[in-house]
Amino acid sequence: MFELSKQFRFDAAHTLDRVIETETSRRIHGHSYRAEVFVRGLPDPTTGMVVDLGLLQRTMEGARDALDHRFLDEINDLGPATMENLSRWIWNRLSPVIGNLHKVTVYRDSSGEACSYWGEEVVA
Ligand SMILES: Nc1nc2c(c(=O)[nH]1)N=C([C@H](O)[C@H](O)COP(=O)(O)OP(=O)(O)OP(=O)(O)O)CN2
Ligand SMILES: [Zn+2]
Repeated sequence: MFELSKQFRFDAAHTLDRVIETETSRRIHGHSYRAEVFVRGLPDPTTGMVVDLGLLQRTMEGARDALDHRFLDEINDLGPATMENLSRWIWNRLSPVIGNLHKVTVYRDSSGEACSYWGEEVVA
């Protein structure tokens, strides 16, 4: 089994309704995010690749364009702009093209936070 990963960064603004820190969270503010996409599988015997990194790059670029320098509250199919919803949104965007997608992790490095999504089918 092999695992390939590739990352992209995006900066975006959002608001959040929370039960703590309500005032600062409801104010429009921004974060720098890093997303890491993991693909698992065996290399195709002909190409020697688990996935062509060029295809991964192209697909990730579409997701990055839709998120970078955006107001995340305006992305209709995202829901509240949490790291949970961002990791799932990126997964949903990539998975139709990247068949052996394994995990999507979204990081907020400035605060040491990360959230990973493995798709709906995974049970503990
Ligand atoms: N389970 C989650 N909890 C919270 C999330 C989330 O995505 N999932 N997000 C937030 C907010 O985005 C909040 O703005 C983050 O607050 P904080 O980490 O204090 O961010 P700061 O603006 O102080 O830090 P930066 O370094 O500017 O990112 C809260 N909870
Ligand atoms: Zn925030």
